[in-house]
Amino acid sequence: MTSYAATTASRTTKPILYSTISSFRKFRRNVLPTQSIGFVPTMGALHEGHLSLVKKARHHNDIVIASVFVNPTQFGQGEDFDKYPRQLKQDSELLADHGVDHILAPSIDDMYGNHHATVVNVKGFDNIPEGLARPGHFQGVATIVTKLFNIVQPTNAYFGQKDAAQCVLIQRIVEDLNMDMTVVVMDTIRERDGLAKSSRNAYLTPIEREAAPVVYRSLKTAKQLFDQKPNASSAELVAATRNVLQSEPLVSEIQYISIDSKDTMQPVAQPKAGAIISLACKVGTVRLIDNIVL
Ligand SMILES: Nc1ncnc2c1ncn2[C@@H]1O[C@H](COP(=O)(O)OP(=O)(O)OP(=O)(O)O)[C@@H](O)[C@H]1O
Ligand SMILES: CC(C)(CO)[C@@H](O)C(=O)[O-]
Ligand code: BAL
Repeated sequence: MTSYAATTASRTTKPILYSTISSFRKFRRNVLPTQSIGFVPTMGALHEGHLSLVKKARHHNDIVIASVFVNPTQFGQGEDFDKYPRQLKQDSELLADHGVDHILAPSIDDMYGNHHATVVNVKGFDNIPEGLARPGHFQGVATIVTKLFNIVQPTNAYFGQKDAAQCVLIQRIVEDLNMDMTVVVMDTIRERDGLAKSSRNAYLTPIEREAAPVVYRSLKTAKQLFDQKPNASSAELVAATRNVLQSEPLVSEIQYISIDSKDTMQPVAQPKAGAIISLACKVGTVRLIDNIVL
């Protein structure tokens, strides 16, 4: 891996936008085997969380590629696929400002065609709390990420810890399918009041936005309890988290609070340092997820 010498500010060229996989492939065939490629897959509506991944990729690779694709197969029935924010022009400008060289933004038709029949299914992920809350979600993510990795063939791919189970899933795929690349997981970027940055925060009304930091506060309460009492059971830590969440009247539904192994995301009864406490809840009608490492 080579280190990229120029600073973001000194870059003047605009990224090249590819709206078809075939046009992207023409460029990809000309990348030299000695050039490292940093890849940041996204669904767009970019914020500082995404940009932290881009900055890391820029720093450590010769070429930086971002994808913007709202993947229909990872959204369940009744989820927000239709209303998910789409703002490719604004996203392209942000990616340009942060030194991205190439943007892949294919259509759904181009990505899935009429006869798409292959899926990638990583065993066990339908049964973890986020998989149970979103049936089919992880198969959709595994399939699109595998497809994107085949198209881009990155040296390094960058993901955010905010989607903790997704990170474990993708590391599993890369290892199991012998992909010659590295997965880099970056810390969750937060608002000043602790709310994890997310494209879906835009759905919050002002009053819900004020209430939403309760999510991170509840997780921090569990962490504090664990720090004071390292033999606390998962049940105790979950109860403490739940209490904080329930103290906020705008939390309308708690889908799960779970303490899981950092390697498999399977729930553990007796956590050790390094385990992940994660939760999904609704503030008003908006579904938020977050997690922290114990
Ligand atoms: N706050 C954050 N800090 C660090 N990385 C993040 C953050 N939010 C998202 N990411 C990462 O950015 C990548 C693209 O995520 P995605 O486009 O789904 O954004 P998002 O804001 O998480 O959207 P949403 O949660 O609404 O689906 C993923 O690897 C994701 O984990
Ligand atoms: C990895 C990803 C881009 C796949 O669609 C998506 O799940 C996301 O944005 O986290
Ligand atoms: N950031 C994970 C993408 C999703 O919620 O579908």
